[in-house]
Amino acid sequence: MKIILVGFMGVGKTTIGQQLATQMDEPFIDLDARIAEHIGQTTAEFFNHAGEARFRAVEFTLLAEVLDQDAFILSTGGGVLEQAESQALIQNSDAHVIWLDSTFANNVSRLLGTDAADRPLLLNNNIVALEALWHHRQTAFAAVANEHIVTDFKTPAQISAEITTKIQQDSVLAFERSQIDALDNEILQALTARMAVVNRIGEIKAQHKLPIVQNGRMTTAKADIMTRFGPTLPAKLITEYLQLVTRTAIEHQQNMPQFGMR
Ligand SMILES: Nc1ncnc2c1ncn2[C@@H]1O[C@H](COP(=O)(O)OP(=O)(O)OP(=O)(O)O)[C@@H](O)[C@H]1O
Ligand SMILES: O=C(O)C1=C[C@@H](O)[C@@H](O)[C@H](O)C1
Ligand SMILES: [Mg+2]
Repeated sequence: MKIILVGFMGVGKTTIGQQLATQMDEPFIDLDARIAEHIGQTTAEFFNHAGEARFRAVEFTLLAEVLDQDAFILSTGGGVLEQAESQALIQNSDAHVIWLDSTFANNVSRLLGTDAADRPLLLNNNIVALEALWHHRQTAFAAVANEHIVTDFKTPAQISAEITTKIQQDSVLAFERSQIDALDNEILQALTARMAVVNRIGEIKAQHKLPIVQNGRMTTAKADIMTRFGPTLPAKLITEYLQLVTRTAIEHQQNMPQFGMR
């Protein structure tokens, strides 16, 4: 299982990530904790002393390492999408990207129950700046997420259960979509074979100086197809399909060099 939790600082990514990992028996990784371990100081110390740009560079490198793993429940830091390269990594990964969201007010009230020293952006910004940052980041979270989970007034257990249900729905959908892709492939292969036949018919018509359009044949073919597929397909689909393939065939034959010479 590959899950990436994104969302504003304090929304509950670490709490929910830990819970999901225990329930699913998958490895839990907290990106902030991994950064702290890598640099040997707290993320807040590093962020304040080295600056945000260096923090984001380390965050990007460690994010790339995690996303290379076969399985993970990853809780990211609230600003992980600030760096375009990190955003692209998350957007292009095959993990379920889940956006944990809440109103700004509820987010702040959760933050108030935590140690502000762990969150430099909380110490370095007043509430107006923090709200502007929250609005700015909503757009980025929406852009990368496959699932949007509203966490207001829900317990961590309820949120984890909601995520598990959505992921199960996603995998059923993914299976059905793969069936659709396989059928589209078969249909297009059949159309490719059909075009080859159209080409051979064009050669015969050119050789025997027969007209390209033969209305009688088209009417009979349509009636026959309607009888066979009318019960299972909408009439509009059959009509439009026949119009499209017939027009394509006629245009193809009209453009054949053998007809140009006549
Ligand atoms: N659903 C919830 N309801 C109430 N409180 C919650 C909920 N989820 C998390 N919390 C509390 O909110 C605080 C922040 O949670 P957490 O550390 O998991 O957030 P985070 O998204 O990982 O933050 P950061 O981006 O700073 O790493 C914690 O005190 C946690 O216990
Ligand atoms: O919102 C942010 O930009 C941050 C959130 C924390 O999780 C840490 O990743 C760091 O303090 C930056
Ligand atoms: Mg966290």
